[in-house]
Amino acid sequence: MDINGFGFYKSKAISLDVYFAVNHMKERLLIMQAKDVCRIAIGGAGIMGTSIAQIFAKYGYSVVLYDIVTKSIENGKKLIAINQETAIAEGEIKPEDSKELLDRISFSMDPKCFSNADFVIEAIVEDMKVKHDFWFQVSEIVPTGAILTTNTSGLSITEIAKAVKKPERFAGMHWVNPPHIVPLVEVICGEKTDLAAAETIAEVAIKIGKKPVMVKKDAQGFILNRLQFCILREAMHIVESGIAGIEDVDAVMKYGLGMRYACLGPFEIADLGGLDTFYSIASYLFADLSDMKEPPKMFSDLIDQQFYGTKSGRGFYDYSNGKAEKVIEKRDKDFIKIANCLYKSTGRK
Ligand SMILES: NC(=O)c1ccc[n+]([C@@H]2O[C@H](COP(=O)([O-])OP(=O)(O)OC[C@H]3O[C@@H](n4cnc5c(N)ncnc54)[C@H](O)[C@@H]3O)[C@@H](O)[C@H]2O)c1
Repeated sequence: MDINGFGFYKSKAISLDVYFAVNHMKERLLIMQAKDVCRIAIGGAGIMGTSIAQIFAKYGYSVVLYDIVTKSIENGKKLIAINQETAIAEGEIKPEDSKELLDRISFSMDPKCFSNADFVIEAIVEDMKVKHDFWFQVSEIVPTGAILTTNTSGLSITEIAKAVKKPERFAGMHWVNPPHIVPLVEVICGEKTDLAAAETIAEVAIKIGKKPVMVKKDAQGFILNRLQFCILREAMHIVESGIAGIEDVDAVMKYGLGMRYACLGPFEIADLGGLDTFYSIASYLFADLSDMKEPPKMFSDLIDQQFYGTKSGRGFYDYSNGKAEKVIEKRDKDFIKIANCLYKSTGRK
């Protein structure tokens, strides 16, 4: 075992009283530390992969984006160009720095691009079989101590890890769309994840200006998607029950709850609102809320017609004829304003 290797934990000096500990370490995989992470390899040049690539490149990391579909690589380049134009227009980055950022990102369709990666992020389709095939191949190619992460939205980390060689270096690293702007990253350990790997992931996230949270249990959906899908389920229930239309539901989130949630969590909001009042409301309202176990018809109808949202030109709303690009641009501009206002200028924790 090469304990002097680049980026690995250094072995402790051997003495009799640490004999067993050292022996144990010989068995233990040496896991890369955050300070030694330089080369990032991302699987999947889609919505998330391209955005994650930009935040790493912004902080000086070299990034390779790997995909198996030529069109995805072309679309990925287009998405990055849109994001960078917006960032320049908003004064977030100087044109010359944006150019340098772009120079740090390369694209590849050759899995060998993972062979010198320090840190891998898998952001391919949300399908266990596809993820297993990916990890089976890639975890054989990467250097032994590399950190391996999946951006799954909520599949079991332990289950994905079954295809990973040396799963102690593998964990969930769940980003929020668009990752180059939104600060949260959830770090999720699977049953076999070494805590040292989770710590490296959290430290790397901090180094690129993110706010990592540790998810204590590998529960489906982690924290963010359990909350998000609770809201989406109720939003669709409200529309299907005729209580309100989709524009009004979106308006309630944007102009009411969304503004609160940019500053406060649900527990903080309840404390500020008064727990006696919130308890009374919970007592009559919980029973009336949706507890449906399957995606509702209004959702499956869209899927049947291959209406997947901005990426296909139609979702709950219409995004044809260049509307998708405008929506993405507006979202990025709005998010940059919020991020600057709440996190950058005030240094808010
Ligand atoms: N979109 C979101 O809001 C969001 C947020 C958080 C997490 N995620 C998760 O991130 C992952 C990616 O989501 P996305 O929205 O970027 O999807 P996407 O459809 O935009 O991109 C997926 C990309 O993966 C590529 N791909 C498929 N199989 C591959 C393989 N074997 N090797 C390499 N590339 C492959 C596809 O060609 C495509 O470019 C999913 O697990 C998703 O659940 C998505």
